[in-house]
Amino acid sequence: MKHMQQREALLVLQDGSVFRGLALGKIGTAGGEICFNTGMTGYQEIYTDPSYYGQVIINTTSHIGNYGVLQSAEQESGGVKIRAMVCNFFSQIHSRHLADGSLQEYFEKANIVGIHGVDTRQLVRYIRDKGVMNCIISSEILDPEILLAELNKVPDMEGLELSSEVCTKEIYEVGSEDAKVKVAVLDLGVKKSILSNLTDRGAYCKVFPAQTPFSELAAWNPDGFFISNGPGDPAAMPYAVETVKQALETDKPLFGICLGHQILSLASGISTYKMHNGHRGLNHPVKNLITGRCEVTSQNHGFAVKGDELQDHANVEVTHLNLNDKTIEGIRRKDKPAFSVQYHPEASPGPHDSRYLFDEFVKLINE
Ligand SMILES: NC(=O)CC[C@H](N)C(=O)O
Repeated sequence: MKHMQQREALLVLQDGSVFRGLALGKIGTAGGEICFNTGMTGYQEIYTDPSYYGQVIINTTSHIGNYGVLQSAEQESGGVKIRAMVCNFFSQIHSRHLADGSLQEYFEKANIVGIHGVDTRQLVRYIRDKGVMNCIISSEILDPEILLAELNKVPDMEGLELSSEVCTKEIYEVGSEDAKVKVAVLDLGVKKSILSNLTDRGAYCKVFPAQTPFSELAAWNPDGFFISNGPGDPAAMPYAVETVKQALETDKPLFGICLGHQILSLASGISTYKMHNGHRGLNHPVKNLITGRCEVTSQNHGFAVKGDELQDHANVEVTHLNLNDKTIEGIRRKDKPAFSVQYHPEASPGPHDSRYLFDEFVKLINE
């Protein structure tokens, strides 16, 4: 049995606060925007979700690593996308007979730096009150002053366009060619479980790189458009807004998730803003205003759509509302077959309350 490394590590926040702990993953230094996810399961899905690109994740669940990793089945993309990880207790020993490795080895191979032994309750309360900020973690430089100087080089998430860095470089197809429904997917950092939710419902998807001009998507003559999740600031993506505007002109069904929801909103004239703290977890209550039902949802976003601007747009209707803070969770166009949600209906490993949205999209296409 491999013994836990006891090497010291430091976490320094942008405002100069220092948290001390022990090293995990690769020995090194990494900086990014610090955010917390309250989900109790699905850590590998979080680490490989392209929407987390450039971010340092605090897992608030107290034990991480204990069920190891499963390379094939539990990755949302080809590899780890987070910049670094913070947790309370990190286990190098895993106990799941299906696992194909330990999280420690997985992070080492992916060059991911991390820190454990941190009181994540204290840290999260601190960030919750002060708001989102950048941070740096190191297990090689233990001088906070040097780290703070390094931290100044970490870019602000606001204004960053990151989809081009994580999306596919080549067009590819998923699903059966015999499928009746053809969906053009604009890959802004798409999660695998979104694609499988589409193909499971009989869609044949062609996945296009983020900056593909609309004419190329249209040339395939799809029956509908899907605008994916992804990292970065939606306001820094005029190219995607333009693609969605042109897709709306076709009057074909369009569905957007998370970043895709923010892009549909921008294409409909509604702006986005950076939240004091994002929503990241598996138990965010959302009310479907059409059915009156509550859904427990999986979420991961740091930007949101400006609710106060919606009243000026008669062609846009709010369909979903967050019951914790009343932020906008879903919209639909009244003049087009287009809708989107801020949260994650694919939600792997769950909850699955919102999967009906994929059914509705395919139904809209078939109609
Ligand atoms: N999961 C996502 O698509 C995230 C969207 C966007 N990057 C945000 O943080 O709000």
